[in-house]
Amino acid sequence: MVRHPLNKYLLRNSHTHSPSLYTSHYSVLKGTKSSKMGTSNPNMLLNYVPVYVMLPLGVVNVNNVFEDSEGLKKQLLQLKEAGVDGVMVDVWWGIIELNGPKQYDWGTYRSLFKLVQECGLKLQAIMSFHQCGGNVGDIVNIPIPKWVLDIGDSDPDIFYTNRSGNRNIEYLTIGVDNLPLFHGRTAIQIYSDYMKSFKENMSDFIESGLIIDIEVGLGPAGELRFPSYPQSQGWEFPGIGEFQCYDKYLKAEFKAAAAKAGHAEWELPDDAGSYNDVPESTEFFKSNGTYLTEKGKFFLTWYSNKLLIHGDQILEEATKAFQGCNVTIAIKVSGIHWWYKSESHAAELTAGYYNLQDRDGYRPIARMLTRHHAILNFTCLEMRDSEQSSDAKSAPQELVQQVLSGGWREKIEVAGENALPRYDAAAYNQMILNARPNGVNKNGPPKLSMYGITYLRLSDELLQKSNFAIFKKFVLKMHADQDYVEDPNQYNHVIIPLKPSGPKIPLEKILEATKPIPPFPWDSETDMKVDG
Ligand SMILES: OC[C@H]1O[C@H](O[C@H]2[C@H](O)[C@@H](O)[C@@H](O[C@H]3[C@H](O)[C@@H](O)[C@@H](O[C@H]4[C@H](O)[C@@H](O)[C@@H](O[C@H]5[C@H](O)[C@@H](O)[C@@H](O[C@H]6[C@H](O)[C@@H](O)[C@@H](O[C@H]7[C@H](O)[C@@H](O)[C@@H](O)O[C@@H]7CO)O[C@@H]6CO)O[C@@H]5CO)O[C@@H]4CO)O[C@@H]3CO)O[C@@H]2CO)[C@H](O)[C@@H](O)[C@@H]1O
Repeated sequence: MVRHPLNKYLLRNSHTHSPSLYTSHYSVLKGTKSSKMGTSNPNMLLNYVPVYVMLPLGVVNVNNVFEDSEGLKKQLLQLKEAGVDGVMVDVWWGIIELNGPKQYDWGTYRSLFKLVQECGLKLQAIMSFHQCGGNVGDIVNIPIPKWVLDIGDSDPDIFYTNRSGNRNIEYLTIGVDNLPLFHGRTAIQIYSDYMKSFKENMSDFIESGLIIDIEVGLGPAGELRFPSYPQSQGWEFPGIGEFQCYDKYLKAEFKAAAAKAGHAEWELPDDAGSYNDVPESTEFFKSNGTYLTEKGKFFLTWYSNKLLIHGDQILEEATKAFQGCNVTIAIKVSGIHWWYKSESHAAELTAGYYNLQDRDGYRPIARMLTRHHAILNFTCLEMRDSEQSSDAKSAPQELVQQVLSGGWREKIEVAGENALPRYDAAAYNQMILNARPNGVNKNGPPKLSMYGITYLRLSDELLQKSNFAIFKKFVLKMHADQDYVEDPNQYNHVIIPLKPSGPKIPLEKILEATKPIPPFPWDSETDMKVDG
């Protein structure tokens, strides 16, 4: 079925659909509301995809100081002038809850948000329960709170661990999600309390429409994944990465699951190689390797299910915290495009995306999101296969097509980001293509369209004259050649108060979405090109 945004809206909200909502939405479609900034062709407005820009990682520094508000103001005003819809910012756990359990300090972030509001931009806030540092582009270091790291001194198994025993202090292992090891609280309770405190302390910014989106951090770099490819441990592109489930808590969970399945003798993999291996050099990932055996499949199912359960639990807490607020909830999924064209998809498997030719590893994530009314935010939108070296058997275009299609099949919204900073027309055109894979529709909404794109990231390099000139064209093309529109209703984003999560979806039902379905067709290039 080809989706129409009106259908999309009705489907998404079918359980609460009321005639008044329908009426207001219909009047939007008929173009009876007018834009504050002027413009526009109401039909073309239905093709508008908003653009956000990520703020620098250390905009609030590790000491909870907003160092250069004047400098940032100038930059934000430039973004505003370029027609950008809003900005995304990390709200670091390691800064806010630095001083001790539940001792939140929101003051500096309030000053930052006030500035964003004064500059007329909207805000996407990331609940960043991870460390900054150790991943591509991490130019500052912001650890998780010291009182949590201190617990790790006596119990290092609270951190993800690889087979050689290296700990990764970027994010707490999923193994402690439900263990009260943190001054009586579990990891999930910590995340939940943090989101509730954010909501209480930022309610005026939510009510005024400044904060429109909450990106719920679910792992390293804020993404729902295992830290399988840490540069801090010597991983280099395009290494296959390593499984990260050798802390004592996950190990015990695996042993219990194996015993329950009648295989008490099964252990975690010991033949999956190391970070910079290629698939064929390992027993696990080589052609007809362990990954295809009963034991290998059991492990991979268990490992990837851990992510689904982790995301499901935290999102339930997120909808409790933000219930009734006019915000969307989103999660990030990493774009692991290397080895996508190899049989075993090794790099995706070590990250926890159990994705093979005959098994979709992403649509189950999308299905899990349905009950939370959440958006799937996917990365590497800018990349083209032709830009990748053939050694990496990389296929970012097919990967993006698969993941976005999976989201649309599950009738959720999908958003996206670029993975690496790019300033060239080819990258922008690829992003625009992914935003509207079948182009614009002059008579109404496009067949397919993304909910929004966040550009990584604000920097002096982006604002440099020629780079910024082309970026402005990108924004205009994403807006389908329409002027900036302040009211999202006008481009078909009907923001309604967030509802609590729906009833639990049994895991078996979620896993039915592993059945591959052909992706939606994509045009070969965008019809709204930015020229170089
Ligand atoms: O604030 C929000 C969060 O922001 C950060 O997380 C985001 C992260 O930064 C994003 O990358 C993205 O996360 C994923 C991404 O989806 C995955 O695809 C993957 O990224 C891998 C990438 O796809 C692979 O291709 C590969 O990248 C290597 C690349 O292919 C090589 O060419 C080379 O890159 C060079 C680059 O060529 C070179 O020009 C230079 O780039 C610098 C640039 O010139 C300069 O102007 C400056 O702006 O900085 C640039 C550095 O970024 O250096 C590059 C690096 O040497 O090497 C690349 C790395 O080997 O591997 C990538 C994985 O490493 O994985 C990403 C991480 O999971 O979305 C994240 C979420 O928004 C923060 O980390 C978070 O804490 C924040 O919350």
